[in-house]
Amino acid sequence: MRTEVHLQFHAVATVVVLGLGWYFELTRGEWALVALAVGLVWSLELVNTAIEAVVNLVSPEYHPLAGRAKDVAAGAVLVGAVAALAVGLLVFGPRIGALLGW
Ligand SMILES: Nc1ncnc2c1ncn2[C@@H]1O[C@H](COP(=O)(O)OP(=O)(O)OP(=O)(O)O)[C@@H](O)[C@H]1O
Repeated sequence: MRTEVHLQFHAVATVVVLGLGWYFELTRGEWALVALAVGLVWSLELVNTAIEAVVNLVSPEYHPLAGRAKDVAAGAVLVGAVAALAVGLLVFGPRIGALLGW
């Protein structure tokens, strides 16, 4: 957490999402979806950070496979983040829209 900016961002985003969930009084099912989405992104980001550390350890010099490993790990985070965004839009979108009078 102290060294990884991405993890610090996830910590702030998690607090915001939990605050929104409390404010909008999510149902039990919606909380389950939000918990899964938040946990998915956290775990993928932690695995990505671990893979980056291992790659830097074993291949500090340039190597195509080192680059591929980092890119694929970053891609996994991106896929999880898009899924979490979809959950966020489906759960919070209509509520925020109603709040803003859309
Ligand atoms: N040892 C290496 N050999 C080849 N390509 C590398 C190597 N290290 C990094 N790269 C390439 O540079 C990109 C950025 O690498 P970097 O280590 O900064 O990862 P990052 O995902 O940007 O890290 P962070 O999450 O800390 O910002 C990688 O996605 C990869 O394409």
